[in-house]
Amino acid sequence: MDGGGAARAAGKGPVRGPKWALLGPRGEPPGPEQCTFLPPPLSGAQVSDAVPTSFQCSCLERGAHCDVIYYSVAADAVSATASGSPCSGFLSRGGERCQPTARSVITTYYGRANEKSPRMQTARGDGAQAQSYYEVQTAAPSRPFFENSVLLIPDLVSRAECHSLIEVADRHASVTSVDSSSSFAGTCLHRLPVCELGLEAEALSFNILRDRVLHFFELNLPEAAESLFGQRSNLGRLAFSHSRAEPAVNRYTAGGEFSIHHDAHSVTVNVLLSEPDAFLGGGTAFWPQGRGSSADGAEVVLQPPRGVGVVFNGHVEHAGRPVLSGVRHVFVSSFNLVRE
Ligand SMILES: O=C(O)CCC(=O)C(=O)O
Ligand SMILES: [Fe+2]
Repeated sequence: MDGGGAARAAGKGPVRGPKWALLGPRGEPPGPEQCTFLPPPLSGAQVSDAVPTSFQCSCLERGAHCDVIYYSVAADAVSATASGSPCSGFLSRGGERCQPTARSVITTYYGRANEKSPRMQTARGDGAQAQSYYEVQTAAPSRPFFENSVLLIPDLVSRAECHSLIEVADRHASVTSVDSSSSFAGTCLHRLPVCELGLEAEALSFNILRDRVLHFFELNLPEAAESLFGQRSNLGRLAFSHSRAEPAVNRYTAGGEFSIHHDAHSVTVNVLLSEPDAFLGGGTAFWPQGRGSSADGAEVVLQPPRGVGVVFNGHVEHAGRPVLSGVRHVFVSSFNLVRE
């Protein structure tokens, strides 16, 4: 199945969050009653250009409409979803085939309806050990990792690990105050450096970065590793250099956001730690590279599920979108690697 499509019907009233809908076998859009479809596991699926649109949606409150993104996926991905059988294309860290626990891996949509849509696709490195991951091309032209490219690594951090970081961050947040002198801080964003969260959190953070993220580069993006760090293997022998107060857990309460910036390091890794029902709002907005800050407002907002590693280069402008309610926890780290 290829080719995306979209249908438009009038929508009035408040716009609800984006939904995904599968196109039918001939590319036809589903009826409004189907707009509550969750995305299927996307492994092996080529997601076509999706055109965000909105239509009156009977499943939501009267007077509201939701943004629907229609997309088509490879037929085998649909049948894998329907039968509940494990989908192909993902390997566990132990090397076995598995279904990504991050069910949808990504919800992506444009903040504005008529922008050219992003391309999202599964990617796979060349090596025998390569892991599957996703790439969101935020604009054209794009080059994996280096230009208009955000990589998504499913299951980078386990549920139990997310919970342990949240727990220690919450405990720490309750006895420390927000540093309102720092440039990013409002009272609704508490940035908790991992080095203040205890040895266990520090060890976990180091493990995520060295044994998972650097390993990911070695397996999947050896050329990027070489160009960034001067070598394509043994990256774990180099030392991390972070900006002050990173790695950290960002803890956003209602109204909390992180304004547009770039991280100015070789690599950034962000991981949502919170459960899906822990907050409303949030997400990370990305702007195309090299076009001047927010000039055209053509942002892509990613709302990946808990545990997915969101990886991008240090020139990419991005922002943490406001949390509307609840608490959103994100593990954040940007780093260079240096020889000791
Ligand atoms: O909260 C987010 O989604 C982004 C956070 C961020 O960009 C940062 O901490 O540098
Ligand atoms: Fe950032």
